[in-house]
Amino acid sequence: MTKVIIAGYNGKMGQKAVKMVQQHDGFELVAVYGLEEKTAIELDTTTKIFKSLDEIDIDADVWVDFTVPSAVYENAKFAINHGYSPVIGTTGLTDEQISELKQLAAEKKLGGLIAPNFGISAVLLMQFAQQAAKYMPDVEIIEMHHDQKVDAPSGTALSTAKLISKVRPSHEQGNPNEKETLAHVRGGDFDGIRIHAVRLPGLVAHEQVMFGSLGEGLTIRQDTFDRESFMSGVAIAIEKITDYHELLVGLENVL
Ligand SMILES: NC(=O)C1=CN([C@@H]2O[C@H](COP(=O)(O)OP(=O)(O)OC[C@H]3O[C@@H](n4cnc5c(N)ncnc54)[C@H](OP(=O)(O)O)[C@@H]3O)[C@@H](O)[C@H]2O)C=CC1
Ligand SMILES: O=C(O)C1=N[C@H](C(=O)O)C[C@H](O)C1
Repeated sequence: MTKVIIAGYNGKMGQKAVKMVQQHDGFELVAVYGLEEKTAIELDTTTKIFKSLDEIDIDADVWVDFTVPSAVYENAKFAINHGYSPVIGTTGLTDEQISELKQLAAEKKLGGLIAPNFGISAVLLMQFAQQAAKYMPDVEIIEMHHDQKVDAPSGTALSTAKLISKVRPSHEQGNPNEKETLAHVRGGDFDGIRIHAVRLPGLVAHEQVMFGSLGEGLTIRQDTFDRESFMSGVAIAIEKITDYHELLVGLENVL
């Protein structure tokens, strides 16, 4: 039985993760962590509720994190230092923070996973986009999310841009003399790749990667219609992560 702690259990993803862990025969939800006492979800009497990191001292194997970008680094460090394998869905970790966490996990010989996206459609989109960029290096990314999202660009869009940037031949894209007559209208710039973030009620999580070439175009798109779709990826990560002894980045590493 894998003993699981869920951080951010009251949130949109946290609530889904609680349900999934409760229903999974191989998992036991030993504790949840969140800032608010009140909860919309039903917890077993055996599940402990923690409201601050300092209180947490419980035997567990895996720490699942769906909190906020401002909390995730401290949470992940706490988890590794306490021997809980982190399975991190929360966005916002910087490259430096990820390097530090990798080093810490390696010192402790602890498995862990940071997954910008637990949905298979997004994992495939990132792989397909990376492949396409080798042949069609002119590319822009449009990510579209619900209007309660606190970070922009999305972790998935940033990961997509990083993957593309690793393989595409270095070149100038667009008109070097371009001038924005409305500030930021061309979106954010990651290594020459423009990222546009749309926030609207009714959306869940969606990404479109557009490639353009002489006389032709290619659009790769994924749509998350329901957060339930992330849960099979989270379950696989919890099942497998304790077999590893390093911190991995990307769900594809455990599929
Ligand atoms: N990797 C993936 O596949 C996915 C990743 N995400 C990411 O997961 C994160 C959470 O998303 P979502 O569930 O939509 O967000 P929500 O805002 O719905 O939930 C965030 C939760 O984090 C809790 N929280 C806030 N601050 C802290 C803190 N300091 N310590 C512990 N808990 C805290 C909040 O608790 P309280 O209610 O008590 O205030 C809230 O319940 C985001 O970064 C999002 O981008 C989202 C979907 C998929
Ligand atoms: O906040 C969200 O909702 C999501 N966050 C992740 C991200 O920033 O990429 C994953 C997915 O896009 C949903």
